[in-house]
This record gives sequence, structure tokens and C-alpha cells, in this order.
Amino acid sequence: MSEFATIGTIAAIATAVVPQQGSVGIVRLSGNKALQIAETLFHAPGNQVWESHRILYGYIRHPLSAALVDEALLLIMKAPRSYTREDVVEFHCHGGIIAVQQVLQLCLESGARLAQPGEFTLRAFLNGRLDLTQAESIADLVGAKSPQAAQAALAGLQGKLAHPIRQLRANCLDILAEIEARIDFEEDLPPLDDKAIISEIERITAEIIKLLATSEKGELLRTGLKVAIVGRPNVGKSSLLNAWSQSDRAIVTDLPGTTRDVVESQLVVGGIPVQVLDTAGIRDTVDQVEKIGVERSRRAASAADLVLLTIDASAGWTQSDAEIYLQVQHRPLILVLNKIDLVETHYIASIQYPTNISQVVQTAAANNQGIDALEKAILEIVKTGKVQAADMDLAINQRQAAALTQAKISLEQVQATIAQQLPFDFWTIDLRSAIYALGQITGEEVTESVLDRIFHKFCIGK
Ligand SMILES: Nc1nc2c(c(=O)[nH]1)N(C=O)[C@@H](CNc1ccc(C(=O)N[C@@H](CCC(=O)O)C(=O)O)cc1)CN2
Ligand SMILES: Nc1nc2c(ncn2[C@@H]2O[C@H](COP(=O)(O)OP(=O)(O)OP(=O)(O)O)[C@@H](O)[C@H]2O)c(=O)[nH]1
Ligand SMILES: [Mg+2]
Repeated sequence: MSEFATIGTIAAIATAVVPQQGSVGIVRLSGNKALQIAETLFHAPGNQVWESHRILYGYIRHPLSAALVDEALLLIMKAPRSYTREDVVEFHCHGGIIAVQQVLQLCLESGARLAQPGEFTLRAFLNGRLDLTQAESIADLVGAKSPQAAQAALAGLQGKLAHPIRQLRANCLDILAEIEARIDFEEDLPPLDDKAIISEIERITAEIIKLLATSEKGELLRTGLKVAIVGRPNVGKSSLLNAWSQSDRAIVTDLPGTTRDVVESQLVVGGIPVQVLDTAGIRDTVDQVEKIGVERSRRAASAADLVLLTIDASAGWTQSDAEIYLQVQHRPLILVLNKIDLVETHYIASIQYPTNISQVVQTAAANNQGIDALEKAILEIVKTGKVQAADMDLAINQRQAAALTQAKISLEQVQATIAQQLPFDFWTIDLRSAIYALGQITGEEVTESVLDRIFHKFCIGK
């Protein structure tokens, strides 16, 4: 894709194309033919001025038949004052799917080509409006599933990550220049201050470690937490999902074996997107369908970030609960004692569950009780186990973490090389690879295949 990335005028529907109709749909064009295409298709009555950053009102007509296609608004943004830094034109059409698709079709017939996923943002990157971290932030912002995730993405878009990375890379380049000067003009310069260089490299490494610590939180914010409700039949797993999501998402009956398949619900807990999975009660069964369901429960449990092992408090800790526990004990786990409305407090206290379960909450799902305690316990686990970052509005992704790790390893290698008093040439090899790794994050040094991988994850029209 990227070899012809800035060639041609691209077009795409910029708004969501979904069965539910939006009231307005936008077709966006970028490239040197954008204005000409707009002039061909758009007819603005009266004497409206065709100026940049202005909206025109008028009609979109077929260029040959003059048939009316839509009544619309036209927005012109002339290069370089646009998202891509090229000429950009937007047709703001009536919503639904028909008008926008017809207008897109006319744009394609008039000399534009269909944009690849992420190609508008790729152009913004190639034309220097955004660096790679900012481009990735745009994808994160569009995909954000919680206000906090959106906040972190916006911070990235403002350069919160690009700035420190560029600074650290500049610091490495300064060190490199000092060393290389010694290689080139050894006799004319004062000797190199090894100690100062080592301490500067240590400082840079410490900064990198700080940034790396935000990576787990980044993953949480982006992909969220997968929570599986598991337990034997009839303990109230589906009731728990319904109480938690304040819905009738899952079928609840007093028959054991009601849930046959995994039922999902998307929630936000303390700013973290949480995907909750209600599963079939785990038991030995001859029922073919239920059997498959039970297998799916096991798979959901082993793929989950967190398991809510749910038991019926009025039945105590049964043999079946113990067997299920054996299958899920290697996962982060919260024990949910459900149906506490059926028993006395002293009975709950006497339930003999394994002592290595540290997180226990009491619920009465059928009465919507205990959800607050459950959310608190989840956040507690997230806080202690997964999230170490101090700076709440910065979160790196996996690609950035990999490059930062590479930079860190290279810098540690430089330190070792200095300690062994190897020649300057050896110092610069690893220093250069640290500089390269940092440059990959912001995109100062990047290969086409990396660009393809990043931008192909975008939706079309972004
Ligand atoms: N209709 C519409 N809404 C949108 C976008 C868009 O492209 N179209 N955006 C994109 O997806 C986002 C906004 N991003 C944008 C970023 C820069 C410019 C722009 O024209 N910048 C110029 C002009 C600034 C100025 O006049 O000072 C510049 O920075 O040079 C436009 C949109 C979100 N909303
Ligand atoms: N008293 C009381 N009854 C509950 C509670 N939670 C669920 N129940 C009842 O327990 C029965 C089973 O509830 P479900 O939510 O379907 O149980 P499940 O664990 O999803 O069952 P399977 O899908 O068969 O594995 C229903 O009759 C619920 O109304 C509770 O907190 N208190
Ligand atoms: Mg169920």
C-alpha cells in the first residue's frame, strides 16, 4: 500500500456505514483532484464563495445526466490546512447508506480511487502532520470503549508519548556525536568523560523503564478485561450477569443447565472496559448440546483475565465447586458467594472454601445485591496485579513496548561495552541500534511493512 500512498486522490465514506441510519453521512476526498471533483459534482446556488474552511450549501448532481443525487453541504480544506495536508473535500450528505454510496460512486467515476484502510491518516503521517504514535492514537481514539481509554488516546494525539521519545532519541544522538567526534578527531579533543556518558545512559534507560511500565495499562485500556463467570449449574451465574449489566441479557430459570452457550456483555468498571462472559454451568452431562456448552465454559475460563467462581452460598462449598476450582485455580480469581439472601450471616462465615482464595464477595444476584462489592474487588485485583503506571494519561501499545524494550537492551549493551573498555566503534554500534529503535516508535525510522501493519488496522475512511 505505502509505495503509492500519496499518489492519486482517495475517496471513502468517513461516517459509519451501519444498518441503523445516521442523520448525516460524509464522503471525504483527499488529493490534488479533490477540488476539481467537487466542482464537477457540487452545485452551489447564489454567489457562495468557494474558499477553504467554509461550508457551501447546494446539490450533488450526476456530472453527465445532471440527475439530482442529494441535497448536501460541501466543506473544502485546501492544502496544507487539512487533516492530510492535501486538498480535502467533504460532502456532508443525508444519512443512511444510499446517498453516501451514490456520492462515493460518483467520486470514483470522476477520478478518485477508493481509499485503503487508514490511508487518510497514513497521508497525514507521510506529510508530517502526525508522527506514528499520534496516528496510532487516532486508531485508539476511534476504537476507545471507555472515557479513560479515549482520554489516554487523546493524550497520545497531543504528543504526550511522541515528545519524551523524541527527546530521549535526541539525547542518544548527542552522545553518539560526542563519541564519533573522538573517532574522527581523536588527537584534537579532550578525552571522553566515560562517567558522564554512563550516567546519561542510565538516566535515559530509567526513563524508558518508566514508559514501559505504562504498557500493561495500555493493553487494559485498549482491549479491556475479560471476565468469565463460571460455576456449577443453577448457582446464579446468569442472574449475576443480568444484575451487573442491568439487563435481561441471559436467560434465567430454576432449571440447572439453562445456559448452553457463552453469553457476553460489555461493561465499564472504573473506567476499564470489561467484557463479561456468562457460561454454561459446569457438570458431567449426557446432553449433547450441554456438553458442548460445558466445553465452551472451560475454554472461556482459561482465556479469561479474571474468573468469577460463583457458588450457591446456601449449599456451601460442595464437591462440585471444588472440582471446578481445580480447573480454574491458575487464573486470577474472585470467589462469588451468591444467594446470600437465603442464609444467615453465621452460616456464610462458616463456609469452608480453599484458604488460598483471597478475594471473596457476597452477592444476591436475584435481588441486585453485591454488585458494588464485586466491582470494588475487581478494581482491587487490577490495581495490585496489572496496573503499575503512575501517569494515568499515558499508555503505550505493544508495538511501542517492543521497540522500547529493544532500545533498553541496546543501551544496557552500550554500558557493558564501556565497562569492558572496548574501542569506541563498539559503543556506537549499540547506541545506533537504540536510536533506531526509538526512531521506529515515532516513525522517524520506519519500514514500509511496519506502516502497512499499523495502518491496515484502521477502518476505511480514517
Ligand atoms: N468533518 C470532519 N470532522 C472531523 C475530522 C474530519 O476530517 N472531518 N477529523 C479528522 O479525521 C477530526 C478533526 N481533525 C482535523 C485536524 C485538522 C484539520 C485541519 O484542517 N487542520 C488545518 C487547519 C487548522 C487551522 O485552520 O488553523 C491545519 O492544521 O493546518 C481538520 C480536521 C475530527 N472531526
Ligand atoms: N434466592 C436467590 N435466588 C437466586 C439468586 N441468584 C439466582 N437465583 C435463582 O437461582 C436460579 C438459577 O439462576 P441462574 O442465574 O439461571 O443460574 P445459572 O448459574 O446461570 O444456571 P445455569 O445456566 O443452569 O448454569 C434461578 O431460579 C434464579 O432466580 C440469589 O441471589 N438469590
Ligand atoms: Mg445460566
